[in-house]
Parts: sequence; structure tokens; C-alpha cells
Amino acid sequence: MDQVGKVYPNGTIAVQQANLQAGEGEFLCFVGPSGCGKSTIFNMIAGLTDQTSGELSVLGTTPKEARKQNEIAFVFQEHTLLPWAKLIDNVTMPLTLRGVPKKQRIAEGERVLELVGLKDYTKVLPRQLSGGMKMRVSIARALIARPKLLLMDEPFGALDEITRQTLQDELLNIWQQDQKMTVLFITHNVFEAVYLSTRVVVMTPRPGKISEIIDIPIPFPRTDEFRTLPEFSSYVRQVSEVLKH
Ligand SMILES: Nc1ncnc2c1ncn2[C@@H]1O[C@H](COP(=O)(O)OP(=O)(O)OP(=O)(O)O)[C@@H](O)[C@H]1O
Repeated sequence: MDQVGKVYPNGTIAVQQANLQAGEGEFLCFVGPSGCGKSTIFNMIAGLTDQTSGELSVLGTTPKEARKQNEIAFVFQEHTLLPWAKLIDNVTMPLTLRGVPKKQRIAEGERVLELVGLKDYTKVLPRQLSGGMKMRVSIARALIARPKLLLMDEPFGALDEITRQTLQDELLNIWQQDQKMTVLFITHNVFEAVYLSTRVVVMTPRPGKISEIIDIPIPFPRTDEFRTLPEFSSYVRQVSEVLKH
């Protein structure tokens, strides 16, 4: 994205002069206070709203085209699962909507449920699951079409700390196995951003700007030990300092 801006019809300047290049297989976390334009940037990348200035290209094409080709998937904090549908039907819904034959749908559904550790839960209904398990199902559903770009808007914000850390590790595992999938992840949690990212994108509000992009050059796989290292605290401090200005 090159000098991308978004002014809503009511005059709100949500994003100003945003410049960012994300490479294949990167994991970028966006942090910033409420209203700094994180969701607006995601909506523009997903082709759900147009930028009002600048150039934006996603996977070598326009955001709308990339979305049409099913190369982008979304995960939100709210799990948005269908309450009456078994897990296998929930995760295969994107394929059902596209008319993929049942046999192939089921095979893909089982593949992604296994990826998130829920292979024995295909026939269970969402209400029988904990919050963390529901989030795993949402992630499985997003992965079913093998997206090249995964957009995650505060996915773990409603989870307790232990579940959150477990899911962070699981997500990193899935991302590492894929090697090519790029993940863009919004969080308010600086610790989470540093733990997950190859780079942290720090935004400031009024008007929403990318104020700094901080490299986290710690190799993967990262383990709980990383959370206790002095480097970890030092990156957390660095991101927090930028957020304060
Ligand atoms: N459809 C809209 N019309 C007008 N203004 C909007 C619209 N959507 C968002 N805004 C405004 O644009 C600014 C950026 O909003 P956005 O939701 O992108 O921020 P955010 O960083 O994602 O916030 P949060 O962390 O609370 O989700 C805010 O001032 C918001 O009120």
C-alpha cells in the first residue's frame, strides 16, 4: 500500500498516508488505540471498502479481485458460527456456498479440524464448545479455502490468558507449516503482538497513521521461553514507547 488514505463520507479521516509492503509468509501485527484506523485498513485490504487516496494492491491485484478469487480469509473476535450446524458443516460452509462436491468438502473439513486439534468433534454443535474451541473452529473455517492472506481482527481478545497463549502457539504452528500464508493480525495487546510478529505495525490516531514498523527478528518456532527473555521485554518496551507518542 502506497500513501493509502480513507476519508469516510461524513468527513472522518480514518487513515492517512499509510505505506506498507507485506511479503509472502509474513506475520504482521497491528497495534494502536481504539479508532486509529486498524479495522478500516483491514476492510480496504479485504475489498470491503475503497480507499479514497493512494494505491493499494493485494496479492498482485486489486483487493476486490483477490477476494473474488477466495485468496483472502477473515477471522473476527466474535466467532460467527451457525448455532444449529455441526462443526463439520460450519467449517465447510465457505465450500458449500461455492458448490464444492460433498466428498471433497468433508475431506477438507476434516483436514482443517485436525489442524486446530478438533478432529474428534466433527458432529458436535457450537454450543457444546468453550470459547477457545469456538475460536479454533473459526480459524479452521478461515483456513478451509487455503487462503494466501489471513486477516484476523482481535481474534483472541475475549479469551482468558492461558487459552490465549495456547491459541497463539497453535496459530504460529499452522502458519509455519504453511510457509506461504501471510497473516495480518489486529491486537490491543503489545505482548501478543511481539510474540507473534515478524514485524509490528504501530498506529496512532487522529488521523490514523502508521507511525512505525518494528522488526522482531527472533526466529520461529517461538516458545514460552521467548516470553521470559530480556529481548522480549525490550521489544515490548519499544512498541509501548512508540504507542505513547
Ligand atoms: N463507516 C464509517 N463512517 C464514518 N466513520 C467511521 C466509519 N467506520 C469507522 N469510522 C471512524 O474511523 C475511525 C477509525 O475507525 P476504525 O474502526 O478503523 O478504528 P480501529 O483502530 O479499528 O478501532 P477499534 O480498535 O476500536 O476497533 C474512527 O474515528 C471511527 O469512528
